Amino acid sequence: MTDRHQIRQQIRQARRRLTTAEQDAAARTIAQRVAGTPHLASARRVALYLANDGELDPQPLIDWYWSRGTQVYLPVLHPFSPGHLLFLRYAPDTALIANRFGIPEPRLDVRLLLPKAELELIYTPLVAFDAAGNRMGMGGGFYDRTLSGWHRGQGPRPVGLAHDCQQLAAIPTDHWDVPLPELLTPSRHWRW
Ligand SMILES: Nc1nc2c(c(=O)[nH]1)N(C=O)[C@@H](CNc1ccc(C(=O)N[C@@H](CCC(=O)O)C(=O)O)cc1)CN2
Ligand SMILES: Nc1ncnc2c1ncn2[C@@H]1O[C@H](COP(=O)(O)OP(=O)(O)OP(=O)(O)O)[C@@H](O)[C@H]1O
Repeated sequence: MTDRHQIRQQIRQARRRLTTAEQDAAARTIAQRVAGTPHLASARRVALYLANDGELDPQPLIDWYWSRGTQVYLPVLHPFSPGHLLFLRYAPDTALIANRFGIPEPRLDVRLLLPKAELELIYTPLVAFDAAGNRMGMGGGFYDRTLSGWHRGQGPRPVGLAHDCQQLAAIPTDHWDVPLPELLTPSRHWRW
């Protein structure tokens, strides 16, 4: 077993153990934190995700963005480019279908597709993070590929969302890993 595999299993289990009340409180706290952070609150087009496997639930944040007219997008697995994501518009009436991981996503419709360069922020799910901004995901490399150009000015800035229990002392990194410039947990706003 690799380090990464063990870390993923351990942290995924820790976040699945959070109670519904803890999850709800965390989700509401994050929405309030974004609302009080001007550069996050003012974004016009943002990508979020639908919570899976104990992830911090962005739904209250999505509702808040909707309420102020911000355009919200969700990741959709690319139908023929393995490991890549597309971003589709998400509105309260958007039809969702489960992808091959069982995560709901908008049904593919080119009219709802936004080139990622037109997003201002990508809120990224993650499994684990450390105090240097290193991020470990579910292992598909989807967000690493999506974010590979952002620090060269190509593409939107990522903002990690996580529970405090997902922090590790140090995450083993590879050359393709994209460190986060910013991450929100219920107790802290990290900026690197
Ligand atoms: N909520 C959410 N949506 C997301 C992601 C995410 O991390 N969270 N992704 C971020 O990349 C993409 C999906 N990536 C995923 C990668 C692996 C698994 C997963 O469950 N892997 C299983 C093995 C599954 C299998 O191969 O059948 C596992 O690790 O147990 C799930 C999602 C796009 N959407
Ligand atoms: N920019 C990239 N270009 C090509 N392959 C990549 C890129 N980024 C990651 N990969 C590949 O994706 C695989 C998974 O990477 P990794 O385990 O770091 O994913 P992750 O960060 O956990 O997942 P995710 O980014 O989806 O949350 C690796 O085998 C790696 O080779």
